[in-house]
Amino acid sequence: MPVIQTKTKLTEELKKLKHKLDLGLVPTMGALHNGHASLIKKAVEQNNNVVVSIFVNPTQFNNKEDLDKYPKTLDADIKLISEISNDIIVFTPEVSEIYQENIVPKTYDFDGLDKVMEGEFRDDHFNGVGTIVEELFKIVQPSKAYFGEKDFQQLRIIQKLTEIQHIPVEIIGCEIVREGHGLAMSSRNERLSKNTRQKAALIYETLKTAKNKFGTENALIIKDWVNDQFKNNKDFKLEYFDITDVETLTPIKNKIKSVKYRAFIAVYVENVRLIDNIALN
Ligand SMILES: Nc1ncnc2c1ncn2[C@@H]1O[C@H](COP(=O)(O)OP(=O)(O)OP(=O)(O)O)[C@@H](O)[C@H]1O
Ligand SMILES: CC(C)(CO)[C@@H](O)C(=O)[O-]
Ligand code: BAL
Repeated sequence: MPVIQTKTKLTEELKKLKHKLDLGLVPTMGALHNGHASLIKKAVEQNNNVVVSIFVNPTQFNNKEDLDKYPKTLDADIKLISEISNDIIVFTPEVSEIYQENIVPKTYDFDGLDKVMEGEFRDDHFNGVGTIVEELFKIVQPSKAYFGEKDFQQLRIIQKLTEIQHIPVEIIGCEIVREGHGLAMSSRNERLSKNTRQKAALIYETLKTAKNKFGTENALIIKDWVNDQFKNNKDFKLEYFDITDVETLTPIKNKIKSVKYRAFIAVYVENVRLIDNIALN
């Protein structure tokens, strides 16, 4: 399986492909788990050629400790990918290959999608994500690209990025893959102790109860209930819980039947920041 570090070598490898216009891209930051595997399998099913990128992108981290502690497991990642298919091209550039000496993000106008939730609490995060994803689209020129709904706000922003930058790629959203007890799979789960990882099931339990309540109760009452759930719990620190419409990501005002809503949550557990979300209707 080709594992490639430079843009030049990747471009050469892509030129050799027979079906150049049928190429799926799965961008990742490595430390791969079954959530990533589901994206890669979908890409393999839907495309003749697949590129998986593994790159821990410095410009999307607003917290140096989070960047420094981001898990790196390249050998295991390559094994996981090769078990899905040996024909996948793996792209693992160094930071200097992507950014040269200037490690700063571009600035985008994402029409407000980046001003709420993750964007509010992680300064410049989505400019960093946009910068690396636009660069990957430029290098790989995929016909389809795969993103998980675990990072639903990111998925909406990538859709907006392709619109504002006129990039001809189809964005495919993939369902959230969960651990047995419901916690959304995430590379950051590896930083939790076994005991706390069990307790973190509370995050998804809370989302499921919020969904049940959404049928009969108003959003502010649900928000208060979620705040109360976490208020006296020493293991968790709630950063936000929001109910928004899925198109604009603006908080719900009055419930409208034809509009789709989602609930979003970010919680610190043992100093590890986890996010999750659920469709409400
Ligand atoms: N549990 C999951 N289910 C579906 N998609 C996922 C899941 N976890 C990650 N993904 C998707 O995989 C892609 C790469 O994500 P990334 O490498 O950041 O992994 P991650 O597990 O989300 O890591 P972390 O949350 O710790 O940053 C993203 O599109 C992300 O949404
Ligand atoms: C899309 C992405 C690979 C860009 O660095 C990252 O934000 C991620 O893993 O979700
Ligand atoms: N999975 C989203 C990337 C990040 O947390 O930086």
